[in-house]
Amino acid sequence: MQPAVCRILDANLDRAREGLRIVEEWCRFGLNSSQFSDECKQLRQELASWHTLDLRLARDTPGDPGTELTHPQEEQRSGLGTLLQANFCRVEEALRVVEEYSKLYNPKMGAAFKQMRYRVYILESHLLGYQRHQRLAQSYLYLVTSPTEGLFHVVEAALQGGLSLVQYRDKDTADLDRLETARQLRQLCHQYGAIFLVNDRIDLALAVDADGVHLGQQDMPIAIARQLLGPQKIIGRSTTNPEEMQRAIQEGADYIGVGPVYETPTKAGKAPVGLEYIRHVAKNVSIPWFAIGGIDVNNVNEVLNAGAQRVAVVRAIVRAEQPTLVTQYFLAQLARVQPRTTP
Ligand SMILES: Cc1ncc(COP(=O)(O)OP(=O)(O)O)c(N)n1
Ligand SMILES: Cc1ncsc1CCOP(=O)(O)O
Ligand SMILES: [Mg+2]
Repeated sequence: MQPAVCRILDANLDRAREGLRIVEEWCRFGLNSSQFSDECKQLRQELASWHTLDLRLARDTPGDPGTELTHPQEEQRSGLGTLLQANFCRVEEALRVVEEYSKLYNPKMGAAFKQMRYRVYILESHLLGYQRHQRLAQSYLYLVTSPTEGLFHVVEAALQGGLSLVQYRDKDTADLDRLETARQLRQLCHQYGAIFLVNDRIDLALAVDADGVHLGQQDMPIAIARQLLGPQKIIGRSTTNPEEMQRAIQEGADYIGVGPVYETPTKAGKAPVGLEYIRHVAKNVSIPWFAIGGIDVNNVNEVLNAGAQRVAVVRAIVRAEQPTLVTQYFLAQLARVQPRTTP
C-alpha cells in the first residue's frame, strides 16, 4: 500500500476516535447515560481494532502540513449543541475518508466503516433527540413570540434571564421574512442552549431545522406531523378541555398547552377555560404541560396555586420593559412549586 494512503488512514482513524471520545464524555458525565456512552466506547474499540501497526508506523507528524491549520470556528463553540454537532461531523467525515481509501486495499474494511458511519448517524440522531426532550422536561417557562419591534433583543434578554423554551408565532408576515426570522431565532436560541419551536408550520420548522412545532386543534394532525418530523423532534398540542387533553396524549404529543386560562387580546374571542381545567390537568397529566393565556406577573401565583408547574406567556415578556427581570421573576416563582429531587 502507498505510504500516503497509510497516512490518510492513520490520521482519520485518530480523528474519528478523538471525536467519539468528546461525544462519549458528554454522554457519560453530562447525560449520565450508560447506553449512549457504551455505544461510543464500542465504536472506539472497533476503530482501534482496525488501527494496525503498519498504519501507525506510517505516521509522519513533522512532515504533515495540516497540523497548523485550524478554522476560527474550531477555536470557539457557541454552545454545547454546536460542539456535539461539530464533533459528530468530524467523526462522520473521518469514517467516510477511511471507508473510501481502505477500498484500495481491503474491501472488508470499507464495508465495516460504512456500517460504523451509519451507526454514528443513528447515535447522533438519538442523542440530539434525547437531549432535546430532556431540555423540555427541565423547562418551566415558555415564551411564545408575537411580532414586535426589537424581537431579537427581547428574546435574547429573556434567554439571558434563564429562558429555555421559545416558540416563534407569527401569523401574518410573508413567508420569506418568516423564514429569515425563524433562522435567526433558532440560531439565537441554540446559542443559549434553548429549545426553538415553530407555531403551526411544519414546513417552516423543517426548513430551519427547528426543534419541533406547536400545533393547535385546527392544525395538522399529530400523526402526520410525526411522520414528517420524525421521533426526535418535539410536537406540542393546544388543549382546552379534558377530551382534547386525553386525545393529544394518546396521539403522542410531547407536551400540551392548557388554555387560554384567562381572556387575552393575543387570542381575541377565544373563551377562557378557567382554573378548573388547570386543576383537572394537574391531577391527570404526567407529560409536560404549560398553562397559557392572560398570564402575567400579577396572576401567575393563582395559576401555580391551581396546580400548574409550567407557564407559557406572550405579552408578559414581549411587552415587558425589562424582559430579563420579568423572566427571572417568573422562573423564581416557578422554582417554588417544582417537586424537590432528593440529593
Ligand atoms: C404553548 C401553546 N399553547 C397553545 C397555543 C395555541 O395554539 P393554537 O390553538 O394553534 O393557536 P395559535 O397559537 O396558532 O393561534 C400555542 N401557540 N402555544
Ligand atoms: C397563543 C395562545 N393560545 C392560547 S392563549 C394564547 C395567547 C397567550 O398570550 P398572552 O400571554 O399575551 O395572554
Ligand atoms: Mg395554531
